Amino acid sequence: MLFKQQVWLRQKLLVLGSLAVGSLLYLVARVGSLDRLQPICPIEGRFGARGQAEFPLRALQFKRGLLHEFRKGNVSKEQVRLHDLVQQLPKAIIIGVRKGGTRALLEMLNLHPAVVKASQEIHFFDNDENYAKGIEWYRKKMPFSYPQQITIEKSPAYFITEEVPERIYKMNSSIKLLIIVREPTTRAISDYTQVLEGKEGRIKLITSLRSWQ
Ligand SMILES: Nc1ncnc2c1ncn2[C@@H]1O[C@H](COP(=O)(O)OS(=O)(=O)O)[C@@H](OP(=O)(O)O)[C@H]1O
Repeated sequence: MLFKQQVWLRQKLLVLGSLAVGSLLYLVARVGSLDRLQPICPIEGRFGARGQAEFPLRALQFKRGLLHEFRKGNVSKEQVRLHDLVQQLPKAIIIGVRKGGTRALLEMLNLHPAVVKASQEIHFFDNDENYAKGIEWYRKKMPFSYPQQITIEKSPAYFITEEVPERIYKMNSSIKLLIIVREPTTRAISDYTQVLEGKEGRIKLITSLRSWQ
């Protein structure tokens, strides 16, 4: 009887032991795979010792929340500045091509915690009127970011405007210019459709305004 109980106990211990070892192996494997999911270009290196404590995700979420409140008018510019947030000139610009998927590229780059996008096309370098407003005007159009982050903007018109290369070079001769291309026929059709849609929209607006007179 005693012998039977001992065997039963040993079997139970064996099952529990293998369960514990199995769970341990699973945890080790999972932590290993999480390690491999780290970004290819880890941002910690860019942020130095202080940044390491703040980054990546929690500080980023906090910053996005802060900026959201700032846009709603619930937080002052001074409070934003208190958190070391600044408006920086871009270190990379998506210059084109139009209808090549520039928006998609910008959004994808913006997923990286070290990148902050300007949400609108600024048209600073291709539009003489905007360019005449000066570099400070351009900087003020940029989103708030941490000094170690990279600001990025996109204006596909930069690719087809003659004055642009010289103007960008004057601002920063080592800036990264990004270009995305698309199968030419599909791109041209897409571009043509957009222009036509815009023109038709404008004609409809003018006709309806005239009918008011
Ligand atoms: N990943 C990927 N691959 C291929 N094509 C893509 C991709 N992402 C976006 N798109 C298509 O790109 C078109 C929009 O391009 P842009 O964002 O550059 O447009 S714009 O110039 O800023 O108006 C738009 O094309 P159309 O659908 O022909 O309008 C998008 O569908």
